[in-house]
Amino acid sequence: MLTPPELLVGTPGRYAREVFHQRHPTLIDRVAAAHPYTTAQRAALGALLDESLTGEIRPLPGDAPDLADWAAWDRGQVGRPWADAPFLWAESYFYRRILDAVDYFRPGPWHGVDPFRPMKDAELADPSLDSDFGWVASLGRERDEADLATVVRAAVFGNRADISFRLQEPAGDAPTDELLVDDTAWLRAALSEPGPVCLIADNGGREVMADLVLANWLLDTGLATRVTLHVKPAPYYVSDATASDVDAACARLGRPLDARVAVRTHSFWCAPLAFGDLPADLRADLAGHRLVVAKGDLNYRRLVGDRDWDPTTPVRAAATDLGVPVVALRTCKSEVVVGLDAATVARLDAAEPRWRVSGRHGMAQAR
Ligand SMILES: O=P(O)(O)OC[C@@]1(O)O[C@H](CO)[C@@H](O)[C@@H]1O
Repeated sequence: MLTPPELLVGTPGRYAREVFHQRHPTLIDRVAAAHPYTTAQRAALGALLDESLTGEIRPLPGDAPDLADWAAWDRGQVGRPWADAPFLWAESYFYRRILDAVDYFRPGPWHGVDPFRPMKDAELADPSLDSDFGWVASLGRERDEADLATVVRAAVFGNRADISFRLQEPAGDAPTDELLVDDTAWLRAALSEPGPVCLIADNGGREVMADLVLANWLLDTGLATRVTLHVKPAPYYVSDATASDVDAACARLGRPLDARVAVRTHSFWCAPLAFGDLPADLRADLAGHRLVVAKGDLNYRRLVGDRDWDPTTPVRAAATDLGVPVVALRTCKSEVVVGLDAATVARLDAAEPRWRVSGRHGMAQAR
């Protein structure tokens, strides 16, 4: 089978171009308004947006602490037009450059100040979270299949709560109840002998709250002996969870982090690369688990490759073999999807032109 080409930023009519040309201007406005930034910081944000819409990719400053990482991850992109860059590469670099524009890594008053913090805090302050998570109190400690289905679906549809995504897509579109692929039974079978579970988190707030509910349930029922929760080392894609976002989510849920949950991070989680490029130490870490749960749309893109896949491509032909069973829990928020049958694709294409990107549809897809 021929591997399809990578999705590129500038291809007319494709989603990646919408993200850069429609979502990013709104995003930059929101970031500029989020904190009392200096004139220089606001100018740097504006210059980054202009550069990304029409220009060539400029390097990080010479004092960037992660210069060596980005030299290794460059893949020949710096210096080329943004429009020609792979979507996956360019988005990660765009978020890294936002951190540069707001002096996130520079010693001084803005060092370590999360540019997305006010947006994240607003989400956690939403009173509807109380009723939306009310069902958690009724979860039992028995290995009940209905409870498993509930916690898995909550983790899937929690992935709609992605602030960068909601900058572009209308919030009103109700999710479907349907999972386009539902490998919940496979997930259960993967834990027929309990073992350690690795959960690669995506967004903080509502999504990581649902992930913690899933983790707690797996621990409470004894299906998981321990859980490793991988989060981002720095602010990324607006709402991606960092360690402090996990603390905030635990507080919002009113349940402290279980002693059997270890929160970990790795520089690779903010790298512009797919899972095929996982560094050896992280690959070994993941392989030490009985099951890996990869949350969210970006991790899905990284798992199967951010390519122009025919949606009927078998999962195993596309997804990277991590040497351990993997289940991806995501809502469809980008053009990348594999493992569907032709009838489902035809039905969705006819009914909803934006089904791949609208976030209405979810999947729990195993490799
Ligand atoms: O990984 P997540 O948070 O589920 O989604 C990331 C996302 O918002 O970013 C990409 C475009 O910016 C899309 O693939 C997707 O909609």
